[in-house]
This record gives sequence, structure tokens and C-alpha cells, in this order.
Amino acid sequence: MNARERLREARRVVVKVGTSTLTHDTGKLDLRRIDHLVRELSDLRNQGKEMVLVSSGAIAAGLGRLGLDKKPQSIPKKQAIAAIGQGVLMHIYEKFFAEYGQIMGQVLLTKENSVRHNQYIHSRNSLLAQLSMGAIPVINENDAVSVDEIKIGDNDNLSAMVATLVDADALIILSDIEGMYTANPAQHPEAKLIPEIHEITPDIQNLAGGAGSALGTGGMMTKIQAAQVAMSAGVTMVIASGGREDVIRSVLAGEAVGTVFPARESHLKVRKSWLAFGKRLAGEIIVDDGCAAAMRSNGSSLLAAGVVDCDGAFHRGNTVRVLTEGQQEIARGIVNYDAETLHKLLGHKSGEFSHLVSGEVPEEVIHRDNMVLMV
Ligand SMILES: Nc1ncnc2c1ncn2[C@@H]1O[C@H](COP(=O)(O)OP(=O)(O)O)[C@@H](O)[C@H]1O
Ligand SMILES: N[C@@H](CCC(=O)OP(=O)(O)O)C(=O)O
Repeated sequence: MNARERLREARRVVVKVGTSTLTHDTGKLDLRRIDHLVRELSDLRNQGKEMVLVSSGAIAAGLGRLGLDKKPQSIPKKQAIAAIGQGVLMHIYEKFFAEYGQIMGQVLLTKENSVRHNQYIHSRNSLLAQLSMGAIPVINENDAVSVDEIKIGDNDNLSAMVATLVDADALIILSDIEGMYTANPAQHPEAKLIPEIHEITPDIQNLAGGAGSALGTGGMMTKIQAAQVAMSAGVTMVIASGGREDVIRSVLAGEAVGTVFPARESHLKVRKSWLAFGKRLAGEIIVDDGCAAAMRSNGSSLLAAGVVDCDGAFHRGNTVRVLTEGQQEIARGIVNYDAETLHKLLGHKSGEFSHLVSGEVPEEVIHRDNMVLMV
């Protein structure tokens, strides 16, 4: 079964809708679009699917309510606008969902809700409980209290975190564009839509540009980051246009719309998904090609002999990214050494460790049980 066919069987679906889809060019909310979105979600819920909505738009709604036309620079002002706008947004969602006979629950998350294992589990349990009651959780980042240190920062990454958290079958990201193109069509009108992307390579990352509008956050870059998380966690992701009629239904009917990022086969256990996608990333380890091949094909642990460099002031127990020398992310995992020790040991076999550092050091830089492959 290919990825499009698998989408027909998706039971639990996360839909993310960006500011660009929820607003007119004037910056004001596009009520017709929001109504259609809620109607489609409600109809899919009526078909027995479990639906979760990750909605941006709080800042746009707040600006609209205050009669402002651009985001302020200061953090407290942005937070205030988000606080005002989130209420406006939820009022509209509640009104439309109630009209279509659905129950919704508001959930506001920050990075803090995922970095600690117990918080990750609490967030997961709350969302699963809402689904078991037949409700549609409507999620946004808690922008009113978030500052950079605790921010996820964009709702593309937030939606991938949510899809992982609830073990979704599919994540549909709705934007103001049909999918991922060979270049940003705003600057390159000749760019072509890419129907399917199997692996997030550095070449694919280079095709992704920033946001297309003043209100959007992250553009295609954050959508590609979300795809990498979703695919590795066993969630098939699709980027499609929120302006297309019945777009969610079409995606879930397996029709060839947008860009699909097929899930890798196995679903991760909750602990592994938290480890790779919930925790803060503290640094990077660069490995040689032989080591990358052993990790990818045999699921081998990462040994110091295969490490060529590392970056970041990470400590033992932190989660780090593992990259090839060509900058492709191949794994994430809990590191057994701090950065200083790894700098001394990289390129060496474990038999040589006692000459290089004092005291006991584990044989593996990252043990296979504490590692998630990203390719
Ligand atoms: N390779 C690309 N393919 C498609 N869109 C791209 C690409 N690179 C950058 N973009 C830009 O990303 C925008 C969508 O992201 P964004 O503005 O953040 O919207 P949203 O509010 O839906 O998250 C598109 O309108 C486009 O201008
Ligand atoms: N949390 C913010 C949106 C952040 C964001 O990622 O925006 P977008 O790129 O439009 O999905 C808000 O509600 O305004």
C-alpha cells in the first residue's frame, strides 16, 4: 500500500491551519474559510474519525480586534495581542463547531509541556481523554506567556509534536500554497509542485524558503522540520492548500493533492518519541559515512570511533542530533558523554579511552535503545 492509499485508512488525524489560510490579504479573519474548515472537520468527525486541529491565527485575530495592521516588535506587546486574539479565535471556533453539533476543547501548549517526561505524558493523556469524549481538541501555542526559552516558536513544529503525542495516523498542514515546490513560487514562478518526498535531505532543505506573508511564521522551512519529525514518528504528513474546496476530504480519500511525506513503517513507543521529539535538543554530533551506514542499516549504537566532530555544550543525558558530514540528520538520541569528553574521544576505539580520559566511560556515545533514526 502506498502513502496515498494508507491515508484512506487514517483514523486519527491532526490538521494544522496557518495564519495565511485563516486570514484575508487585509489581515482580517476569513470567516468563510474558517466556517468551511470547521464544517469539514465536523463531517469527518461524524464519519467516526478522530480529528485534532492545530490552529494559528491568534496574533492575526488580536491585531484585527485592536485595529492594528502589523505585529509589534516588543515581546510583551506580542503576548498581549495573542492573548486578545486567542479569545476572539476560540469564540469563532466554538460558534461554528457548536453549529455543526461538535464539542471542542481548547489546549494551549509550550515547549515546557514536552521537555519533561511527566508533562509529556500529562499532555498526551489530556488530548486522548478529549478524543475519547468525542471532542475535537483545538490547539495553539500558549503565546500569551511564552518567551523564547520555552517557545516551540511555530505551529508547524507544534503540529508535528501533537501528531506524535497522540500517535496520529496523518498530519495535514494547510497553507496558502498547494504544497512544497522546487523553489519558493513567490520568487520563482517557474517552480514545480513536488508530489512526494521520501527523505528530508540537505537538497530538499535547500529548496525550502521562509514565510510568504507578513503574518506567516517559518514558511516552508518549518514545514520540512515538521515532516522530518512526523515521518520518523510513523505519521504520514501532507502539505496542501487550505483554499482548495474539500481539501481535507480529498487528502483522506487518497487523492493526489499537495505534497505527501510518507511515514516510516514502525510507530515509535511513547518513550522513544518523547526522547526524540519532546526533549530540547542540546547539540549535534557529526559522524563519518561508515558509521552513518551502520546506524541506518543495522540500527547500531553510535561509537566514538565514527564521530568526526561535535557542536554545542551538551551534558550526559541530553538529547542531541546526529548528522552526516553532508549535514543530513540521521538520528536523535540521549548522549552518554558531555561535549568536552566527546571532543577528547572522537575518532578513537574504546580500548584507547583509558589513555585519553580518567575514570569509567560507557562504550557507546549513544546506545541504540536511546536512539531514534530520522531516515
Ligand atoms: N519551496 C517552497 N515551496 C512552497 N512554498 C514555499 C517554498 N519556500 C518558501 N515558501 C513560502 O512558504 C509560504 C507558506 O508558509 P507560511 O507563510 O509560514 O504560511 P502558514 O501561515 O500557512 O504557515 C508560501 O506562501 C511560500 O511563499
Ligand atoms: N501561535 C501563532 C502562530 C504561529 C505560527 O506558526 O503561524 P503560522 O506560520 O501562520 O502557522 C498565532 O496563533 O498567531
